[in-house]
Amino acid sequence: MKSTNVTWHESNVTKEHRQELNNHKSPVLWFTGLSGSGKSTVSVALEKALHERGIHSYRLDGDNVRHGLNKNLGFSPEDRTENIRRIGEVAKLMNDAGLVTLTAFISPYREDRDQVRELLEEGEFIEVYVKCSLEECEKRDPKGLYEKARSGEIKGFTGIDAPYEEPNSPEVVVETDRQTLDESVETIINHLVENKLI
Ligand SMILES: Nc1ncnc2c1ncn2[C@@H]1O[C@H](COP(=O)(O)OS(=O)(=O)O)[C@@H](OP(=O)(O)O)[C@H]1O
Ligand SMILES: Nc1ncnc2c1ncn2[C@@H]1O[C@H](COP(=O)(O)OP(=O)(O)O)[C@@H](O)[C@H]1O
Repeated sequence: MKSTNVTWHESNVTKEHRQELNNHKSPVLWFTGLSGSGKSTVSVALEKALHERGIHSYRLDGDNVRHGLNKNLGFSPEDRTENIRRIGEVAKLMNDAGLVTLTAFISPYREDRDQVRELLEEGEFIEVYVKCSLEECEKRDPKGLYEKARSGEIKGFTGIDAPYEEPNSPEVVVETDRQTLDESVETIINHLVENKLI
């Protein structure tokens, strides 16, 4: 920490008060997976399903993070780590604000994801592994990035010439090359209900 002489000022309204008002907990649903695995597609569909159930949620993804808060970061290992660290801190604020937070980032390093888990209370970090074979992601190639990575136009692309570390024990796994989108959404909702988070 660079800043010294900084003190925490407690609020009268706590996270628990906000959760009580909302009538649900405020877990962080941390989607992780290869580019094209379906993190955005599944999280967007889940966000809609939660909204329709009257659940207060917010989704963080590249559009509102890499174009804003993290626009000074690229894709080197150090920048990816810093990307995830900042997103983790934002997710923690949202957790304190009483929202169900959905994050959709590759987050390729296990250690970086575990650091975010450490920021939150036990049971609040829900790692959602969006599992899909590289072959299928490459076939989908929704943004044409795999083609560019294969031709060498993009260097250090996850899954091609940069690593992706699979979660060891994610809370939820959705297999988008085997399950339909609706099935993936249902799997996650069931987990939240069974764990009394919503
Ligand atoms: N080198 C490289 N590797 C991987 N991905 C790349 C790269 N360059 C650009 N992109 C595009 O950026 C999106 C990934 O950004 P993230 O913030 O999720 O990445 S990370 O978590 O910091 O690794 C990713 O989006 P998704 O396809 O939605 O995952 C890509 O569209
Ligand atoms: N069962 C499925 N679940 C999610 N996405 C799927 C599925 N089947 C095909 N897709 C397609 O795969 C692509 C996933 O892209 P996207 O959601 O942007 O992935 P990511 O955010 O992980 O990069 C989309 O074009 C989506 O329509």
